[in-house]
Amino acid sequence: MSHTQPHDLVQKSTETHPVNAGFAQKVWDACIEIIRGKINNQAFKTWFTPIRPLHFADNELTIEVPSQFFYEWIEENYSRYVKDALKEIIGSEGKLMYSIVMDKSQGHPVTIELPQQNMATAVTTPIEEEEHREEAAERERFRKNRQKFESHLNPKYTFSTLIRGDCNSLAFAASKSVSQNPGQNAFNPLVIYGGVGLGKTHMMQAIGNQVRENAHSSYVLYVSSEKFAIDFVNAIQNGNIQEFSSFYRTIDVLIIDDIQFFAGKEKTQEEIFHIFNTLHQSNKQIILSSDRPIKEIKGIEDRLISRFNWGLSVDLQPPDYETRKAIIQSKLEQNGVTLDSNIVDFIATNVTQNVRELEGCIVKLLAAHSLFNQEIDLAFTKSTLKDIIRIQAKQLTLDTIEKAVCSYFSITPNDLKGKSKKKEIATGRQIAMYLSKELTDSSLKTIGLHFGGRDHSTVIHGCSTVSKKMEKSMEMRNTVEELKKRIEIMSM
Ligand SMILES: Nc1ncnc2c1ncn2[C@@H]1O[C@H](COP(=O)(O)OP(=O)(O)OP(=O)(O)O)[C@@H](O)[C@H]1O
Repeated sequence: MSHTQPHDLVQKSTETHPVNAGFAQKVWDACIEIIRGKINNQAFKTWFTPIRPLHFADNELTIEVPSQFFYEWIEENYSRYVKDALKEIIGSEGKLMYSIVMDKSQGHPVTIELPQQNMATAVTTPIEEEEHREEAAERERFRKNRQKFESHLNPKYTFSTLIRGDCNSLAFAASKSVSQNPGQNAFNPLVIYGGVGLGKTHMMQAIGNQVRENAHSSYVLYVSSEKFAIDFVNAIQNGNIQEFSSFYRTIDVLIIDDIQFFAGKEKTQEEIFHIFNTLHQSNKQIILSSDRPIKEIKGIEDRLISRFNWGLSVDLQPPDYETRKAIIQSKLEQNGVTLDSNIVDFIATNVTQNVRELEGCIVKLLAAHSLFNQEIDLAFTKSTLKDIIRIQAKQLTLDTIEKAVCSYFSITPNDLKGKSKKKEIATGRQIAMYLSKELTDSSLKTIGLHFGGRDHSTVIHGCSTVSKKMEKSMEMRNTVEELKKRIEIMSM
């Protein structure tokens, strides 16, 4: 990706009028190009596309945001990215001002202007004891934050914000144990693996944050494999390899995310091998994550694989329904929002494989609520989330589910509704009931009647059998996912 060079822009700013909407647009375009590469697409679209650059003067860029909520959200969650981008484009003297639209009903929008918080100039206060204490506390907070930033740990990723369920209980317990006794336990390295968006980064960083909380002086470093590999190549090119190697050998807790990216990178693997040996021998803790079990990563040297297997490998599974609900509730609480249980149920039922996507739904819903100033009910939820949740429960009929299941298992509707206990027929029947419950509003009684005049307890049993099998078996999860896709297409 090529960014506008900072110097190009600064030069133009002195040549043209300083207050210049066109120039503000250019600065902002360059900033959002940088931000776009750092945050997920959904969040980018939700929070950055509605922003309008207004003007640029005296190194200060003013952007218009559509509401107070928007301003707070960006400050809370993305301020660091905006600040870094501005620094890259304008230089360290660059400042940001928000123009917040408070009321649009007056013909022309009523706005207030606020500076970006962590760029605001310090206020001079009278020298009184109380204020001295406050300043000292502020400095201490800053020092802690700075250390955390250097560790590249997100302070929000803690154990208290990580919901525990059957899907992650072993990993959770192991991570807690490591965080209490880093380097002095049998779980070294601790390897956490699992699919996309299931909480690997959150869990690893929760260990790091906990270690930092218990022992401020511990040096914890979180690094992605990609960054490690890039820094390593740069160190070789710049003749700093000695410094690079020594730096990594000083770390107390080294957290490396997504080690599958080391595949095929022989030199990087060699460096990791030596760092690993030094840290492990000095009882320093190593924590790794991967999108698959270590033994399934191709292109990593055997001697490294064997070391990665010295400690404990734990997996993360997609969360079950109850855990999904608990995660949604917790994210809502963090945002100080409550929603009706039917809305939580709707999201938990339809977003099943990825916690990041669950979060995306909440963020989008709250953003739309703030933008349109409309009450969040089920209809609003469905229409707002239609890009993410494409199955519209009410459009689906039990006949559609019946057809999809029969065709998938190559059985007839009579088989499905009959009494046969043959494996694929009984499984197909239970999956059909499960999908009917999950994807439609039909009652248990209606579902039972449709699939061969069975009573509601048979439907409950069928649904819970499928849920349990899905938790244990990848094959069952794939079958249900594939059927959902087919049903979605059939009901379009
Ligand atoms: N059990 C959980 N409780 C609360 N939040 C969770 C949980 N699992 C995941 N999350 C949230 O989901 C989002 C995605 O998690 P995270 O980035 O840790 O996933 P990941 O497995 O590292 O993903 P990737 O494979 O893309 O690197 C994060 O915001 C995280 O806080």
